[in-house]
Amino acid sequence: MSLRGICGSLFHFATKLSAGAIFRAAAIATGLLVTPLIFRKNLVSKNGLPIPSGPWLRYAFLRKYPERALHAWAKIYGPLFSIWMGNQLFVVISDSRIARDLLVTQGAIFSGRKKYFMKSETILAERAITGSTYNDKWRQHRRIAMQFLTQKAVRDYAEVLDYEASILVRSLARAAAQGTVSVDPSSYVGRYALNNMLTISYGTRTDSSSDPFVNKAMVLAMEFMDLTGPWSNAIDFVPLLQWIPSKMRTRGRNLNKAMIDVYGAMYLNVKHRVTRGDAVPDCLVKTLIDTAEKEKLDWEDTCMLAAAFTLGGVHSISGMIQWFIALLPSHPEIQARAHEELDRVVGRDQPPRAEDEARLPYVRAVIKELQRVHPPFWMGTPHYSTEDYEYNGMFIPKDTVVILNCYTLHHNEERYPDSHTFNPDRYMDDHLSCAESAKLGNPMERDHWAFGAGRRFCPGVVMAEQELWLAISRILWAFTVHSLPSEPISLQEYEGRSGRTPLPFKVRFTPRHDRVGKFLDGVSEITL
Ligand code: HEM
Repeated sequence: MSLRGICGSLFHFATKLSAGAIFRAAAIATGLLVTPLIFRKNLVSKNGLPIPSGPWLRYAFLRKYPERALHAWAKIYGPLFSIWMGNQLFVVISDSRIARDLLVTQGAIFSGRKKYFMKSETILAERAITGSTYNDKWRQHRRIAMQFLTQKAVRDYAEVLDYEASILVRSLARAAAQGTVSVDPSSYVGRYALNNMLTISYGTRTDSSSDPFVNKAMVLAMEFMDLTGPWSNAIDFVPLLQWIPSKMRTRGRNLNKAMIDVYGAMYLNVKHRVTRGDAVPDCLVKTLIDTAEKEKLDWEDTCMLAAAFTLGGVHSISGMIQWFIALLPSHPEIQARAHEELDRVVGRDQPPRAEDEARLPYVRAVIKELQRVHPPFWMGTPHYSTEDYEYNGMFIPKDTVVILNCYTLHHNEERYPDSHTFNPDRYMDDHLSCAESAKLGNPMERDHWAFGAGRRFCPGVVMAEQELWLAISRILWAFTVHSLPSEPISLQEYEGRSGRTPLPFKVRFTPRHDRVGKFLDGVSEITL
């Protein structure tokens, strides 16, 4: 029968039906069309195994503080559950043994990254290491970057890191004017983290917290953290929205352009200095200039690879130091114990240095507890499965986003008794670095999961630990930190969707002794 004939018959049939029957038919048709958009789909493997259970509804995004929803769901559906976000299946890991079994042991299957519309496709153009899928480009870029992040490389940068930590303490001391002025520490710790990354990436630094570049870089980093949460954007999970002009899409495109403009200009500036014959310190960009042709890196590759450390290592480090400062006023007993240890072990004439770490177990323990209670990422960076996999009677299909639920992992009462209390004592006998701890065979003995797991484990971990050590031990050596009675500091609320920083706050930094001033008098800003 022709199409015209079929339509004619349907019309004839419809005219014979009552209005009620037409309404019922329309309701059933709408239901059939809409149900798959609203309710979860239960997939099964070829062996008949179901996907992990989870909430019945599909979501387009999760509300603010999504870790709270994940924690509640983990209690209902267990340590491996699933959620549908639009047309994307997520599997959430809330148990350390499962994290090891899937992300580490089965790393060949669970080390991909989803091509998120906002983060990977629009902003990072599938680059900057973190935005690459598990492929040869990712291997190549990670290999090039690792030259600057190994234990030896970090040792080679020891003087730079030490210097920037002194500058951080100096700028906080100046702003605080002997504890008489209250200070918002964000721009100072932001510059500390930024200068470290600028030095290893571009061989340069900013010489003042009011340098407009500090603000520009922090704004770019914050915008990145705000647009790239694992489930903050409906546009990532509803493909139709990706074709419609929207504020979100424009923000993503603008950020990509701003990053290429800012980091591309810095790349070209280094290239210009090298060509002119200036003495440019060894840095990632210098290596890229030498090897771009041999490694067949295109313009976007070089810009994004050069920006990878600034993207990964500024907001995270600066956020964690801000959390540290924010919690000090409400933990005077921790300040007092750390001060006692520092006075006893390193004394007051000189601040603690990198090599003093092993002799200061309490300060080390404070930092590990900080990483457990206030990591910048409650959900790490999502992994992605590249093959079907069956695990403990459950099916994890290819192309599933896999989330490491650090909030629940870090509040496991069996591993961390009284887990909601900030208690450095739980790490007093932990003598391993975070990088060493991540290699432990028994995942229940691991310190925490703040740096991720498996083949995507944070490549900047050694650098990060060194930066945190120098900044935090030196702030403790130099100051007692108080809050203002009229401005309580929240340790629960935060800004950012993928990387968390505390809400803006102010504290008073009071120098602990007169040697602080004496030491800082010997530290001066240098311009590279
Ligand atoms: C406190 C500081 C930091 C924390 C908590 C942190 C945490 C993380 C986490 C959770 C991941 C994802 C791991 C995974 O997928 O399993 C990651 C990836 C990454 N981090 Fe860090 N990070 C920090 C500092 C740094 C620094 C200083 C750098 C650079 C020098 C850096 C560079 C990177 C890069 C390039 C990736 C992407 C790795 C990949 O996809 O293969 N991070 N980081």
